[in-house]
Amino acid sequence: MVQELFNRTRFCLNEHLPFVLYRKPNTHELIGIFQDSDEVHTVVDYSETGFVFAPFDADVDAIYIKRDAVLKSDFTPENNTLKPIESSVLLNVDGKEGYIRLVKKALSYIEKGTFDKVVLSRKVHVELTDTYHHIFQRLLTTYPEAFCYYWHHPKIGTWMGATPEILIKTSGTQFTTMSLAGTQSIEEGQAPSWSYKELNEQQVVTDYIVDVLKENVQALKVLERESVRAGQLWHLRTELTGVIAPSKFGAVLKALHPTPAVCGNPLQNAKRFILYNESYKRSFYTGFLGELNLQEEMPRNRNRKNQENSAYKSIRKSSELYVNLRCMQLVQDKANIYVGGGITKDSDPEREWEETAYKSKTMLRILNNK
Ligand SMILES: C=C(O[C@@H]1C=C(C(=O)O)C=C[C@H]1O)C(=O)O
Repeated sequence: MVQELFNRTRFCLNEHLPFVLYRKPNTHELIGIFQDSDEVHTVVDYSETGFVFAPFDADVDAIYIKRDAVLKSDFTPENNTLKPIESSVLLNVDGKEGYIRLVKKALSYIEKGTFDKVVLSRKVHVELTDTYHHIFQRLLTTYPEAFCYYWHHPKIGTWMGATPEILIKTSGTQFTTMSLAGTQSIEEGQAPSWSYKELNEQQVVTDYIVDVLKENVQALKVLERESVRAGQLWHLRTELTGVIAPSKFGAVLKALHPTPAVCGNPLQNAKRFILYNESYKRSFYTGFLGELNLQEEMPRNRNRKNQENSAYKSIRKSSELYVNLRCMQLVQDKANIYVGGGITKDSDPEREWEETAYKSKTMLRILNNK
């Protein structure tokens, strides 16, 4: 069955048709969505149904792939051991000077008071030595706890990623979102120890989310902050739950994207700095992606015996959207890996560079296997 999914994607690549393959965190089901034409469908108001792919810049259209055909298959990860990455590859010094200069410039803006946090990023270029299918299979096997995807649109491009960050997950009006920030490399057997810089940086994101959601949600709950693993990294995470006010889903999404986790604070000043000073377009990196407005069948009354009878069932909409992190854009036999991190007044440029190097490992590990 998995083979059927992969064969279909090969067919789509040959025939220039859009598709996406994905697997949700901690599940064993690979899902494929296939569109019958190469049309580019743009999102108007987030009432659309399909697999959405939205860029970082919210002023640029988000697109979605229509669910003309949906195939599902069990996917059981094989045991695979990846070769360790040589540090010369990891800390590939290309671009180091430019990134450090950029961090220093951001620090001078923080000092002037333009913003107190900005998330900066860079691209790592890699020559591919393997097929897209093998790379994606390794991605699925290596990151069972991530949302893993392989997305293609003949008129837009090809992307792959293994993201740890939920933008929003809804079932009917119930929703969950998260504030994820702060990064440390995992030392096996050791708990992370967070500095003031990291705790504060993540708190800024949580406070921001609470503030922007208040108008459009009810019963907002902020859960306990925790340390979570994402590949070989630790992050700080706070989950938030609540109920979306009637017909406010689009407004909630607009409020959540982008958050200071991937842009900065205050948002507009940070965004302006990013757009003018990063030397390339982020395109879909730090945008979001996932299932938009799928229909879920719910039993209307759990005490009713005759659950088969459709009179006792109701239809609910559900969405599951992720922030596009730990991802790469594939262009023929090359990959552009995108990595970034939050800069605040306590940032040390050299350590910020190292943080992006650690983040690049998530994709480099699965590319560097020959
Ligand atoms: C920007 C990225 O990650 C974001 C920034 C983080 C940080 O600054 O510590 C941590 C998780 C993400 O919210 C990335 O992975 O490229």
